[in-house]
Amino acid sequence: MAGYRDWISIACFGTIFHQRYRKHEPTLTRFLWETVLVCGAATIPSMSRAAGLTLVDAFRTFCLVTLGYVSSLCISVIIYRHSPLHPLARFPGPAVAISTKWWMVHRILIKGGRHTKLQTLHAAHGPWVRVGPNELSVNLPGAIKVIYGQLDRGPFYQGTPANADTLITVVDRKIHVRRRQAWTKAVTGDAMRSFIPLVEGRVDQLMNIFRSRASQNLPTDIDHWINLFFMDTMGDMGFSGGFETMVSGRDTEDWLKTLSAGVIFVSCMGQVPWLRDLFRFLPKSGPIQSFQAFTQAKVDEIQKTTTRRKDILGIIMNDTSPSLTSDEAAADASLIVVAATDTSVQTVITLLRHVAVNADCVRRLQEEISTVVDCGNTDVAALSELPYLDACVQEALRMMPPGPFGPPRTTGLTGVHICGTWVPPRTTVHVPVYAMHRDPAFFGVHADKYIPERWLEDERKLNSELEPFDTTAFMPFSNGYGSCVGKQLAVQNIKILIASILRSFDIRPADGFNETAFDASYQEYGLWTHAPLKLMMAPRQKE
Ligand code: HEM
Repeated sequence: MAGYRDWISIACFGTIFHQRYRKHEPTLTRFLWETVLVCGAATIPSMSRAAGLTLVDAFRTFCLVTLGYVSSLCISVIIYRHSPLHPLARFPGPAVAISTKWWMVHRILIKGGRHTKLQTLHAAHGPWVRVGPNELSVNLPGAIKVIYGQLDRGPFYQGTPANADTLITVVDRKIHVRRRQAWTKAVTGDAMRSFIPLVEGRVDQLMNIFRSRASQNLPTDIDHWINLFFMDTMGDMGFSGGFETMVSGRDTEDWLKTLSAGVIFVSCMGQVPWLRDLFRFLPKSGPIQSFQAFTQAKVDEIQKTTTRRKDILGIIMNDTSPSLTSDEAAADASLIVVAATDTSVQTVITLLRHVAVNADCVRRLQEEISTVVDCGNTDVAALSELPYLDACVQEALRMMPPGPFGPPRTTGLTGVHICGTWVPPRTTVHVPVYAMHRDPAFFGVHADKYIPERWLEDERKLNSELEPFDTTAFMPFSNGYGSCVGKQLAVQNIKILIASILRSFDIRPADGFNETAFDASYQEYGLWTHAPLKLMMAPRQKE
């Protein structure tokens, strides 16, 4: 067994290696190798002093030494993180968050309440909160331009154990620019307009399903059907078809569930990206494999065809220069579904949840929408200009931003001044989107209430309680070079869908709906989960 001198040297090793790792963070594999070597070497002296040691004794000693080494390393790390020597020492934050990134993982995975926790922390400590050993949450609208305009993506984006980067995880800014150009062409302008008939076709299909539920006087499970609707619609836009979940009435392959689980996994892994190597080699679940096979088949299909495909994947693959590798194209194919589906679903659910409980709001929307319908056809260009509909969508995005946790950026090797505060190098910074959207300092005393009128200048002026109204504090689509490239497409799809629902139905919550309980059911895992929303939908006389 190791004597006290051995333990002291082991503790010293832990402290010395901490100083080394501070400067040169190792990969997981390298850390494990170095630990085995250090602890193996530290075991030898105590072994050599004891006669007649068995292999089991030697192994036990090695394990004890390793435990001592790792413990001393961790203690040294934690003491340093709390010491005045740490560059972020002057920023307040919860002690556990300052000690370890596992606080954030715990908040996401176990508690699901990261959004409200950040809100409480900012209310208690002000705009700057230390939410990780090297991480700051900055609740200042003035910080958005610097953080999202100047800084590179943080280590979070390296946590995804994938074969290739998607547009959303590329860290190199030059590569990002060239890949984003093709994406922009694929989801805006002419491409976006060409998708309108596809969305309208899927909307008709959904309205028929809703009519059939309504004729049986049954509540409609809105979450379920809106999820399937967006899955099928993105399949059409993304890959010229691929999903028919509305026909079968369910997500037959469990892809939606799997992709949601994937987002939760990535949200957690992004907090501890050094673990990535460990997960890369783990066997993948059936739905992940079948989804990967699907995206790969779509990539192969496009590679083989000689005509230029006009769907999102086709444009991305044909217009990115130099060409994407097969793995990159397959990764972007997944992104089409991941980025567009749940975000749009959540916006529609938030809007319907709030509008359905307010008959005046339903009526006002119906009246406004009727002005752009001619002989049963909706003028989509005119629809996108409707002020009240737009206000309802913006307010839904403010209340429940589908990406409630601001994308993390890094101050890199230089550090940066943000709103007059010096933020040292290698610090991760983000803006707490949910907390900022709900902050009375930016959206008035009723920041927690769904009030579309706040977006209409004339009506806002009549009600002083709707001031302040600071749109610079509104960032549901993020900001800067990595902001949502599909923003316009998303809003177009959402408006077409909402207009069709309200043209066709009067809506109200199903019996037993409890607004407070529903709102309290929201949990944040990088995306939202919540209790199901069920609506009674009565067909309108004049559609
Ligand atoms: C209401 C719906 C949507 C919301 C709220 C939303 C929100 C966001 C946010 C916050 C980001 C930044 C994420 C980050 O930096 O980590 C983002 C990026 C992105 N979104 Fe969306 N999104 C929506 C719909 C869509 C749609 C319909 C598409 C189109 C397929 C799309 C495609 C993308 C892509 C490709 C990126 C990466 C952009 C880049 O890295 O340059 N999104 N989105």
